[in-house]
Amino acid sequence: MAINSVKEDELLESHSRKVTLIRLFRYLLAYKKKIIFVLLIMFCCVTITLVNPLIIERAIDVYIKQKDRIGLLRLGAFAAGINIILVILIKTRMYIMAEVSNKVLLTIREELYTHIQTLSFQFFDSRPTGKILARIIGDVNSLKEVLSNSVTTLIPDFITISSVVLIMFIKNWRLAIAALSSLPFMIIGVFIIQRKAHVKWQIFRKKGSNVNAFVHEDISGMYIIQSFGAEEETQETFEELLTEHKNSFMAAVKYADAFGPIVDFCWGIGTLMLYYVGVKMIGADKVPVGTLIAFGTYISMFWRPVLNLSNFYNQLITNVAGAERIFEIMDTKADITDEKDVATLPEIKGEVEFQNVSFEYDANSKVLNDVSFKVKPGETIALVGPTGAGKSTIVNLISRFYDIQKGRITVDGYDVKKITIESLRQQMGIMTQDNFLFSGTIKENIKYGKLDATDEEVIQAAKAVNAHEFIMEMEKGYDTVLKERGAGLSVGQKQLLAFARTMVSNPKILILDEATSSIDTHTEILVQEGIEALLKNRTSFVIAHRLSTIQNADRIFVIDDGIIVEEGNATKLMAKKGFYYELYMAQFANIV
Ligand SMILES: Nc1ncnc2c1ncn2[C@@H]1O[C@H](COP(=O)(O)OP(=O)(O)OP(=O)(O)O)[C@@H](O)[C@H]1O
Repeated sequence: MAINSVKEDELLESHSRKVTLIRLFRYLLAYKKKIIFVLLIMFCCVTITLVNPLIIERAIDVYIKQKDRIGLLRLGAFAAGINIILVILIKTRMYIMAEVSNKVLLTIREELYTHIQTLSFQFFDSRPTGKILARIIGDVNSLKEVLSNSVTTLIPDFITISSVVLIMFIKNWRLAIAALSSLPFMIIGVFIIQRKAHVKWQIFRKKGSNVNAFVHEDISGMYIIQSFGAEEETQETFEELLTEHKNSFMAAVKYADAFGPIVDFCWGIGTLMLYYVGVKMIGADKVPVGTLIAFGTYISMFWRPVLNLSNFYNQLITNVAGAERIFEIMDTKADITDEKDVATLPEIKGEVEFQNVSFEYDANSKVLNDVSFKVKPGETIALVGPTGAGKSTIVNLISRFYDIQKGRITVDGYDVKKITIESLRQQMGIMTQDNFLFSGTIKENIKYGKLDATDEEVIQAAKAVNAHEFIMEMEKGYDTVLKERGAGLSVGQKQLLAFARTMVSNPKILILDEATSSIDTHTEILVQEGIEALLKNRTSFVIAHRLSTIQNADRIFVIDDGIIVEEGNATKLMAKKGFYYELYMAQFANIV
């Protein structure tokens, strides 16, 4: 399922359409009472519609024939009355079904969202965010009509069709056969088309997903696009994807549009046959004019629901592809989950141990190879090494964002696989280079580290990491509303806020991927002091880029190609004149 490009179509396992539909319609069971009520309404509607032709027949063959004006007026009043009721019933039905289908969509969306939150990094590594959004929003929306029409079209139209056929055969079986003679052609036509259409709609959804992913990536990376003047290239890619999307739609709709004409054609042939046989039989087999006219109405009453059903079927084929995509995510197993009956990690001191840990993201490409180390509570470890060496991988494993293939990782002696993920991560503070800030106030963003933190705790945390000063300079202080991702704040300010957020959570183990971006000297000093405050009194792993952090660390792990090649404090490693020395000379010698 690795689909890491916006242009690449997602791979979908083929599912049984029947299973997908049953699963989808099962959501309606939660609204049984409302649906039964709607079906009762539909039953009344069908009855009224079926009675209408009988009224016409009676009007012509009895009242008009006998010139009974009063009788005709009474019949007219009765017809008007039941048809007003029909309108009211239809409105009520539409309202209830809109409510039910929207509630089902809400449930599906909630389930999908909750499930996505449980999925591991591996899932998010494998697909662009835009494609996930396309499923939560677009694909779920596409089910609305299907859900609603399944109740309002499927069942009532079947009832109408069966009743009409029954009435027609009771009234005159020869006329009935004539009227329905074109039905087999329609069944064959629809069967052939639907097979092709389904595949085309699947492709259409995938192409839509590509457009969505591209737009999402494009907008997120607008800064880079504009700074490299790459607008034209991205515009071209966008147009390319749009064209593919449009073409896939045209290919699908070509089949879908054939449904209507096939039904219309068969309807026409049926009507022709009815009147041909009917007119031939008038006189010979004594078919009254009223009956023939009533049959004319019945034939529309037969073919209209058939048209509705074929439209619904078309809609089903169009949108079942959306349902397949939703269920595929729901069926993706959360691979990093709590094992059965695991314990809650008690309050820890912060000892971390790796015992012969080997790890690979993808089969056969080992990233960590037999790594072992033990870190005492309160120690600060700086991880250094060339790019791609495995530094981030080591820290991601401590928080159990991935599971290792070999060895054991323990925290205070507890195997991280044998404790709940929540109790482990609650005692850890993780700060990546992307100091992600949410839209909301500064206070809310800091409280994200500890949801029940008091205002006093928030201020204390901000003060400890040097963030208080710049926050107070802002117009509304801690109540200043931040834009999405903290737009409007400087890089250094974002870092300080992220520090405050971690500080307030007071983790026993801190993981810090130090940012490399250059900031002005004043902020740099604030940030350095902030880091020092953060590191105090907790076990810390820092993917270190600042010389000061490296030199102040209790120990430095030099990582290369998935193994710890050197370990010790800065003085010891410099004296050793090995890997660290080389790295230091290459990176920092000209700074000091
Ligand atoms: N999600 C992933 N899926 C597959 N391979 C990955 C993934 N993340 C990292 N890798 C690979 O694992 C290796 C180690 O990556 P890692 O990010 O741990 O290195 P690093 O030392 O932190 O590098 P840097 O200093 O550049 O951040 C690299 O070869 C990288 O390509």
